[in-house]
Amino acid sequence: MKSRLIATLVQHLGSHLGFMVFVLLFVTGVAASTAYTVYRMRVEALAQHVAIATVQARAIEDHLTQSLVLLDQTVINASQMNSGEASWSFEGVLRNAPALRSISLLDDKQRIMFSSNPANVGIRVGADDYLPPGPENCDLLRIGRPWSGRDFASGAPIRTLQPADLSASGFIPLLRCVRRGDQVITVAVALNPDYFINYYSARLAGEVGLVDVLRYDGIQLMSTDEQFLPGEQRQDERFLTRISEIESGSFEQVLHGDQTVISAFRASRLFPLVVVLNVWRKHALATWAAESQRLLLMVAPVLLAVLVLATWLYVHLRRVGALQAEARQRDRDRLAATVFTHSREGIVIANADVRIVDVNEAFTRITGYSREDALGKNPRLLSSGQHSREFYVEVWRKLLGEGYWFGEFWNRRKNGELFVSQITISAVRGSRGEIQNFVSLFSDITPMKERQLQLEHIAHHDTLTRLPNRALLADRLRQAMVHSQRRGQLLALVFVDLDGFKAVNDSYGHDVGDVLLITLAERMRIALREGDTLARIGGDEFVVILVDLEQRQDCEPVLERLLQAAAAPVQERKRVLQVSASAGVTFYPQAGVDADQLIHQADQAMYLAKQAGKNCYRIYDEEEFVRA
Ligand SMILES: Nc1nc2c(ncn2[C@@H]2O[C@H](COP(=O)(O)OP(=O)(O)OP(=O)(O)O)[C@@H](O)[C@H]2O)c(=O)[nH]1
Repeated sequence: MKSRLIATLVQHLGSHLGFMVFVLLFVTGVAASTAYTVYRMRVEALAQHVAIATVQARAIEDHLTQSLVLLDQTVINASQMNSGEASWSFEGVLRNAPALRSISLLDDKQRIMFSSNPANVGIRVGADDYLPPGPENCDLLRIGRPWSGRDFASGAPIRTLQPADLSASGFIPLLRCVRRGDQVITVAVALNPDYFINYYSARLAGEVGLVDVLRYDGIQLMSTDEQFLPGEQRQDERFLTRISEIESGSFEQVLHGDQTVISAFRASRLFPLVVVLNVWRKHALATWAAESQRLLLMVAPVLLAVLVLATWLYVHLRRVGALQAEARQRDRDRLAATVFTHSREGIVIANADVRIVDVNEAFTRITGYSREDALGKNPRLLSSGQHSREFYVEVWRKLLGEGYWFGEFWNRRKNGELFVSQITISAVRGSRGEIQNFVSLFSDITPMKERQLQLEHIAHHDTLTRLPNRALLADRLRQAMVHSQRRGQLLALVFVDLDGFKAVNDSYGHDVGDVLLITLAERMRIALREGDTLARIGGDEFVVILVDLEQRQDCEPVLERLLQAAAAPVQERKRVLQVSASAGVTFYPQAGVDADQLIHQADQAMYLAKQAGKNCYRIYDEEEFVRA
């Protein structure tokens, strides 16, 4: 059950590598989408805090503007009092304006004439470095640079180049020109920054962020930052350009050397002031960091588990696959061994040096050589000596050129008997193309070959006399004609027809006639020389080919023997049979004469012999024939 499940898994997962690629893609995909989610959460967290900072900046700016509008009104009201009531009235004003430390009237030389703080009288306040710049903006509330000290009497303007750490005390001077009748008087107030800083600190805890208030020109007025330097000129050109161009916006900056903050700013609608609200990015991302950590703690172990499981499965499946492949290979080897052992065909395996390295049982059965007889020997062991050198050269040429040879070999068994084998020899090459083995498969086709020879014999021989028939005669005659032309020798073609054979048949029957035919055929065959051919071409007609004649007369002894053989009596049981033969002879070469014409000529000559009284022969002579 388990192995079937694994087999199915292997089948369905395709290649193991493909499976691992799939798992890696899956893990990468999940990791990528998790990373993207974390990234999106971060972007959203930052965007959310930008929105919060923007809302807070707006609220604080609103508070600041409202406070200053109220202050402006207070200053106008206070300035309408005559100088006699001013001192006590200023005190009353201060009681209702907690953001003010003092309120003073200036003379035309910017020197304090009257003040809620008598110590201020005589102090020169100056009208430079105020925003908006005077004197055309004299009747607006103008914001000065921060001063050190609690009030004009104990303080001094802070120079930009040397901002002072005055977290302990400091104030912001404000000027306002007010018309009283035809007189213009200038009111100066000392604004207490702590009033605002406390308010801002209550709205925005220090670990969340900081609030800065700047003039339009970038001079820092107040801040909830403990490292704040009042009067410092902000150097960030881009920031200064932005706040001078747009009312609100956001950006990122680095504070305290390495702390990134998300800053939202909002410019006052009525006063040359900008509120900058900075949220520590660390704080903005704290929730995101925690959630991301939780998400990663959930996803990472799952991915790790998937990877470990997949790797284990991969290794396991590979091992199972390797075992299965080994088992399949073993099965194949077993099958090959079975085929090798039980094949009905003889198998010879030779190495590259053409030495036998293995043979099967069929080899021993067919050849009679045992495995031990054959090992280490050249397959020439079976050579019969029946084939020419050219034959072997051709075998090797084809084997090395085309990789195989197929054909028939005459071989010799261990007991010396010849046998015909039908054989396929293959050259087995290694990966680099070098020959490693020669494998021969052969079967003993001797019985088949014999049957084939029998059939061929039947097809070419007369069944009664066993002499060559007309077909084989034609073949032999063609060969003899070629041979005679090549050697420049004569051949004689003799047409023999028995005389009076019909009478034998008629008197004693066909069977007796057959016996006579067989006997005379054998006698005539014996009368010939070796190399000559006697064929029966039908009934009592025979044709003889006499080869290798130097001259025409050389055939005469053979012809005589032939006629004598045909005319000799034959004892058949108690009967004596006797016929004779008439023969016609013609010679070759003759110009323009083929085999059929030769037979025709001999036939005609034989006809003349019959006419001449039988039991004789006649040489074909064209003129004589024409005369006859
Ligand atoms: N027994 C036997 N007779 C055959 C065979 N084939 C043909 N014959 C006979 O052989 C005879 C040949 O005829 P002819 O050559 O005219 O007879 P013939 O008596 O020799 O005549 P001439 O040649 O003129 O002397 C015919 O009677 C055929 O029937 C055969 O295979 N066996």
